[in-house]
This record gives sequence, structure tokens and C-alpha cells, in this order.
Amino acid sequence: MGDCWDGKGRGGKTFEHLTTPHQYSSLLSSYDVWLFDCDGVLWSGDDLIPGAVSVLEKLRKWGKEIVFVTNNASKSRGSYLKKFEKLGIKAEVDEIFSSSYAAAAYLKRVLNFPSDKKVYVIGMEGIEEELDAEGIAHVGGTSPSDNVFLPTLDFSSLQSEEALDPSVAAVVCGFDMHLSYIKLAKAHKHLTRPGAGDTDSIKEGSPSGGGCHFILTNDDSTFPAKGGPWPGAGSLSAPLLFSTKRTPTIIGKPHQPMLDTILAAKHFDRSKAIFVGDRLDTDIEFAVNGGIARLMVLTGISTREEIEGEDKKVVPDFLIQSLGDLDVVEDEK
Ligand SMILES: O=C(O)[C@H](O)[C@H](O)COP(=O)(O)O
Ligand SMILES: [Mg+2]
Repeated sequence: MGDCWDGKGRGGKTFEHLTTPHQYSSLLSSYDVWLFDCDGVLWSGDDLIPGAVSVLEKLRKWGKEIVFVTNNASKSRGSYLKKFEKLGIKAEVDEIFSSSYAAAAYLKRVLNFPSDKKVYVIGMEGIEEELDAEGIAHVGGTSPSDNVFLPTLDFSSLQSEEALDPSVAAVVCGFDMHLSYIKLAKAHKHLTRPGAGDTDSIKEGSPSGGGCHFILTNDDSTFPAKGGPWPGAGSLSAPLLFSTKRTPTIIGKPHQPMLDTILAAKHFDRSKAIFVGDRLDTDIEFAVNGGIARLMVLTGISTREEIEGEDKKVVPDFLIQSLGDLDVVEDEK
């Protein structure tokens, strides 16, 4: 792509660091479908990345297809739509793919989760609302009884059948700012009860207290928000992986279920698509796995040093400092 500086990662993988309006313009005209990560690309917490809204508006004006793909499970797609509106970003609900939505879709359409079973949630409203939308019953999450602190070394409240609802046949773990011992203890019990690993046995009418799926919405180690990075969903679910010794199904980027959810709804030519992300081990790896071009920005988690580091698995095709840099490109002639 002309006068670019080729980043030479020591891993032998190369990327193009774009820095001029000509390079930006060439990039913008090269792809018809633009998939955007959210945290660290469009915003940091509730603070918009400067120029991001204008770039999105230009892409829409130029007839590009826009898709939003976030590992953040704290909100449902409907709540995300409200956030987009509040931040002045035009969006439609069917353009938004959150890991909360993808996890509920996976339970419903891939696992055929039985209507007489429940999900134990470690997470917030986003997961609960998406489970509701799929008609899947759930306990835990934001329920008051699970958002208390247990008296020290007092496990008595965890002994009753009500406390450890045997109709639970899946634990879904996502970003939860109210993570507590009681939630970890209940999830641990569901995931380690006799027969919990026999998930093939989970069917409509099957006995309660048997198989129990283990699902993570995503496994990001850190969360990009003001003053961060902060511990992310992957760091919050780590205690369960350690205590249960079980291997979860992970939904979000870079994992296949998120890609399958998007491709089931959006039928685009992947050769004309580009993913814009801030994180090598989720966004960029996701795009590589999906056969999609990848543009990395430096306004979120991953750094320039990380791209050039020895142990990176993937590198982007293109690197820019911020999505807002593309705003210098005027309307296509
Ligand atoms: O910890 C998390 O859940 C993630 O850091 C957060 O959700 C990242 O969201 P994304 O960058 O995929 O929008
Ligand atoms: Mg991000």
C-alpha cells in the first residue's frame, strides 16, 4: 500500500503502520464491511475516542456495512443500543453482537438448552436480559440472595436444595463487578456435583442434579476503562477454572462461537471485511481465525511493544494510533 513503514515484528510477521491521509483513504476504500470492537476502540468506559463518531458517520455515508462486536457481557444488545444512542453513535440492534447475546444464542441454538433447566449466572444484567430474551430461566447473577457476603467460614446457607438449585444445568460466567464468594461457591458446586461433566445427558425432562455446562462469555484478562487496565472477565472466572479443574466453552473473541453467531446473522464477503480492534489476543486473533483483515488501534489494551514482542501469536495487517485518525479523510469523490 505505497509509502508505508512495514513493522517488522521479530516473529517475522509484518504489519503496515499507516500514518498519512493517503494511506487512510486507501484503507477506507479497500473494505466494504467494517466490524468494530467497542471497549478500547470506540470508547474507554463512557468516554468516546475522539473522532470515532465522525469516522462511523462517514463509513455509513459511503455505504459501508457496520457491525459492532464486543466481548463485554455487562450489557444486553438493547442496553448497548441505549449506550450507542447516548454517545451519539448511530446503530441498529441487529448490528450489535455482545458476548452476552452470543452466549445466550449458543445455549439456545447450539446446546438446545432444555426449557425445564436453569442457568446459574456469574455476571450482571446483560447476561440475564439476553437469557430472558431466549426464554432461558436463570438464578444467581443480580439476585439479592446471591449478592450478600457469607459470615466467615459459615457454609450453612449453602447446604439447602434451594440454595443449590438442582435444576441448574449450566453455569455462565461473565464480567461481574459484584463477584462474591457465595457466587463462586454455588457455581463450583453445580460444576463439580456427581455427573456434572456428563453434559450429553442434559435433555428436556432429564433428571436434575446431573450434567452441567460450563460457559464463559469471554476470557479477556483485563478490561480497558478509565484508569485501567482493570481485571477483566477472564480474570474473574479464573478461580472457577482453578477450583473445578473443568475446561469451559468460551464464547467471545477470539473463539469460534462468537464468529458463528455473527456469520449466522450477517452474510458478508469476508474478503471485503476488516475488523478494527485494540487487543491482539482477542480482536486480532478473532479476525485471523475468521479470515478477515485486521486493523489495530493503540487506544485500548495492546501496545506497540506487544505487536513487536517475541511471543505474539498474531499481528494485525494495519496499525493506526486511533480510529479518529481516519477522520482526516474527506468524503469520497
Ligand atoms: O473483561 C472484559 O469483559 C473485556 O475486557 C471487555 O468486555 C472488552 O470488551 P471489548 O473490547 O471486546 O468491547
Ligand atoms: Mg476492546
